[in-house]
Amino acid sequence: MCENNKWDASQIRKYDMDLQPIPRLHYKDPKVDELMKTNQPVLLTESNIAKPAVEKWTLEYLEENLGKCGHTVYVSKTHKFKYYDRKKILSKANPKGVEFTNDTKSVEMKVCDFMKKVKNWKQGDDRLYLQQSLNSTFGPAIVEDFMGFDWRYVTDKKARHGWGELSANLLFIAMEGNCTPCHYDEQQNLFAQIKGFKRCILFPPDQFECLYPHPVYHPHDRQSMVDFDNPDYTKFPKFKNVKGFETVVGPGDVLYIPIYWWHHIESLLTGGPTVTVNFWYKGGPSCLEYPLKDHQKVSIMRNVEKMLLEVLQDPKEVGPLLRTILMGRYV
Ligand SMILES: CCC[C@@H](CC(=O)O)C(=O)C(=O)O
Ligand SMILES: [Zn+2]
Repeated sequence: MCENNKWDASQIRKYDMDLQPIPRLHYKDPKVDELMKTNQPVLLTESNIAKPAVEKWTLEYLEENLGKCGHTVYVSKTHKFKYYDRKKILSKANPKGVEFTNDTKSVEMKVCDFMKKVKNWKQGDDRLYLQQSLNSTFGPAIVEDFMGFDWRYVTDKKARHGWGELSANLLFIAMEGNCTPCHYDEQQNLFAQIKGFKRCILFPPDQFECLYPHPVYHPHDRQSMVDFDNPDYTKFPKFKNVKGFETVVGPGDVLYIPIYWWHHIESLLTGGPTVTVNFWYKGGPSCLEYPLKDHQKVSIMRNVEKMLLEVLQDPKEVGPLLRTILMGRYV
C-alpha cells in the first residue's frame, strides 16, 4: 500500500484485520461526488484545499507564527490519545457523572515549549499532541495562509452534499507514533494532511457491533472499547470479524471521513512530527428514507440510550430494561 515510496511497512503498526484500500482520486474526478453522495470515504489528491499550509507550515514556521498564547496540548503516558468528554466525568457540577481514570490529560502550553519537548523527547517520556482550533489568536501569517485555502472547493462540496455548517478547523501537531484510537464523530470531515504521513483505518457505521462503543453516558462516548494493540476477543468476540478500509495520507492529500464512520489514525512510527488540519462540518438535515441508512440507525440507537438514561436515571437499569424488552419477544 506504499504510495510513491515515501514510507514503508516498517513504519506501520500491524493489526490482524480485513482492510481494503480507500480509493485515491484526483480531487476534480467526478467519481469523488458519487462517493461523497453515498457517505463513502475517498482520498483526494492534488487538491489546493490547504495548499498554503502544505507549502509553508514547517515546524519552524508554525513555532514562529502560531502566536505566543498557550495552546491545547494533550499529554499521554502511552502512544494512545483516546478522547474523553470532560462534561461526563463525575464532579460537583455533574453528580450524575462517571468515575473515570485515563492516561491522557490536556494542558495549556506555549508552542515554543511544545516544540522543545517534542525535539528532546526520549523513550519513557510522556507523549504530546497539540490539538488547537484554528482561530484568530494565531499570528497574521497563519490567518493569511488560512484565508488562502481553497474555500470555493470545500464550500461547493458542503452545498452539493447537504452538509451543515463548518463547525471547526482543528490544527493537529502529533509526535511520530501518536495514535488517536478508533472512534466516530457526528460530523463530516475533510482531513487535510500537511506534513508527514498518517495511517488511517476506517470502518463503516454498520461495523458498530464489532467495535463495541462505550455507552453514550460514558466520557469515552463514541470511542471503541477495543484496544487494537491487545484486543480482548472474550469481551469483544465480534471484533475478529471487523471489516474496514485503510490508506496512508501524505502532504497535500485530503481524506474525506464521512459522518459516523469509525476512524483510527496513527502518525507513522518514524519520520518525525506530523501536521494536519481538519474541516468538521455538522451533519445536514437528514430525512428518514426507507430503508434507513446505517448511520441513521446509529443516531437512533444514541437517542434511545439518551432517552433511557434520562428517564431511568441509573445506567445500571438500562441493560435489564432492554433485555426485558428483547428477550423472548424480539430475539
Ligand atoms: C482529535 C482527533 C484528531 C483526528 C485524528 C488524528 O488525526 O489523530 C480525528 O479523529 C478527526 O479529525 O476527527
Ligand atoms: Zn475523529
